[in-house]
Amino acid sequence: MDQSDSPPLKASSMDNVVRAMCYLVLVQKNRMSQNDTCIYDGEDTKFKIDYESNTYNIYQFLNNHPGGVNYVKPYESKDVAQPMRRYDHSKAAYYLLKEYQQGGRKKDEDDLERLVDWNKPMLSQVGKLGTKYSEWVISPVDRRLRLFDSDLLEYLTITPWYVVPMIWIPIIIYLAVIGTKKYIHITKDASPFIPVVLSISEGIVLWTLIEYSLHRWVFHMEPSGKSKSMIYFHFAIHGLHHKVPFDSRRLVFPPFPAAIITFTIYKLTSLFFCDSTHLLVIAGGLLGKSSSICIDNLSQVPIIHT
Ligand code: HEM
Repeated sequence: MDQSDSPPLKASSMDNVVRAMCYLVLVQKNRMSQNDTCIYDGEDTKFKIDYESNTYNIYQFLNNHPGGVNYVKPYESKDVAQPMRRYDHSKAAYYLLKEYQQGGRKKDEDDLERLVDWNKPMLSQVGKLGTKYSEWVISPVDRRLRLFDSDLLEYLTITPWYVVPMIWIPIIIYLAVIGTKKYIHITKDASPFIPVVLSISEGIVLWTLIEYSLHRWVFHMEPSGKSKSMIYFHFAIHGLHHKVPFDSRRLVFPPFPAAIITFTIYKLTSLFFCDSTHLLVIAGGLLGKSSSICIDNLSQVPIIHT
């Protein structure tokens, strides 16, 4: 049988988790690799495709397509069942497709969105998903997410990426200056340039390891569904990125919880680093974190929204 005629491959649940994890990375990678000619610039706000005798308007998704807009462009007004199968799209991709169904998403039995009310704040609802949470959270939708009922709390969780350098760069400079003075004061070193640079680099390496560990063991854990607090925690710190990957207001960690994490790391690392270099290591860690966020966002191309 021709590969293109074969039914969608059934991935194991582990496959789906791994693919969902790669999803955000693919979206970023695709945006970074696109050049101007790749951007969908159709004047119409419709880009219709067919899939299994239903019609979908995927206009608002085109420039977010993790494979790049050029793969999808030739299929305007055509059936995409075969090309989607050919590229072995995940369960998440087919789930996302439902978002764009003409006449609105079908609330059938398989639709996990019927378990929550998108007109209400989401954080208070995720706990009740129980064992369904893990599947729901890696099934993406193309919507804006409201977390809290309170406008103030909601406002505090919305973070455009440029807030990160605005807040953290002055703090990094302050820590680097104070840290250098402290280093000179303690060591009486008259030429501190190399030790200062090495300590800041140490901080960058340390942050890379912490970030990897957080993603590997905390952000991508699978809550069993038995503990509501674990579900709330997972959704608030990372799950929401998988649920609403295109909500650009929620791609970076808000400064307030980031400050709490930074303070905890500061206290913990004070046990391992000597007094003379500790502040410089922290400055390096914050530099690593802030620059990775800025590089990620500055290298994105504009996204067309309807
Ligand atoms: C119309 C024909 C399409 C073609 C030829 C196509 C092609 C591709 C390719 C080549 C990739 C892999 C990107 C990589 O590994 O870097 C990809 C990924 C992806 N595509 Fe498509 N695509 C099509 C339509 C769609 C549609 C309609 C949707 C959903 C609305 C979709 C959602 C995704 C998603 C979510 C991924 C990430 C990987 C995954 O979860 O499967 N694609 N696509």
